[in-house]
Amino acid sequence: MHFMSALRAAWQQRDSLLCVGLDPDPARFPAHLQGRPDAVFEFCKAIVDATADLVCCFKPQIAYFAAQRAEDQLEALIAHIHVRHPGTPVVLDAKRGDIGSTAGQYAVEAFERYRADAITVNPYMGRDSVEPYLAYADKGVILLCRTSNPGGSDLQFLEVGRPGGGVEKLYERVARLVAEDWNASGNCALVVGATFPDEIARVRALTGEMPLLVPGIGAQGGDIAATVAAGRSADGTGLMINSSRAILYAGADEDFAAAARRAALDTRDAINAYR
Ligand SMILES: O=c1ccn([C@@H]2O[C@H](COP(=O)(O)O)[C@@H](O)[C@H]2O)c(=O)[nH]1
Repeated sequence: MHFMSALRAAWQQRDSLLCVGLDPDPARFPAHLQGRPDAVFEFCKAIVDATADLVCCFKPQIAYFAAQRAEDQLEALIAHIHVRHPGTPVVLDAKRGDIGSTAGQYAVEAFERYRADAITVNPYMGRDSVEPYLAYADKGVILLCRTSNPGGSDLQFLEVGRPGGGVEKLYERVARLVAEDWNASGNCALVVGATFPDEIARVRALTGEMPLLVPGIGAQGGDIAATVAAGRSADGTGLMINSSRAILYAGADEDFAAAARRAALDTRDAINAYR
């Protein structure tokens, strides 16, 4: 199924804009999983099974798996999501960016090896560096636009000349470029941090109904009410609002998955209160 169709169906059927981020850090695993060779898979599987009915998508962050030499466990986890929770889109957070020939390999890795439904991509090497991902027309290509970290302003807030006159911020140029040019197959989305609600509103204004992946609530302190008000689309959807650590590590004991479910439920409901 096309990523965008699956996402729209998940928004409606699960009544949720929540994306649970899968950032497995063994140092924070409960004691009974410590030292197990399959701990990364078992931890994430328990979180996925406890929260799948509450989310519009899952977002595994590839660095957490690669750092543990657990890429095989990432493959198994995504396969598990597809089999046990069909219709739940998986966004591989990899923030790839390279010349076209290498980008083609990254696209194969994301969509054919891991079988992700969407990938995050860094747009700053330009169109040809993104085309290998765009060529998978049924997959989502989610471009960094206004990231949630404070240092995002170093470059993304620079003023650049606007074709035809005037100036705009670099993140605005990215938003317009993606909405007006790169999204010919309708498979693009943008990353905009919950820590910057004014910029979420600006990106929403520039991109119409384009889905936005919004990290930064929970551990990074972004405001849910402001995020939803700024970013929802006309029908009250349009957002994948990510929370990782605040949900994954809501509990530290053997019942960690139940604690994660309670945290996910509270977060989903807090989001829905402002839709
Ligand atoms: O601008 C961005 C882009 C990506 N991220 C990723 O989202 C999660 C956030 O984790 P929390 O624990 O909810 O803070 C993490 O995987 C980041 O790599 C982001 O935070 N900001």
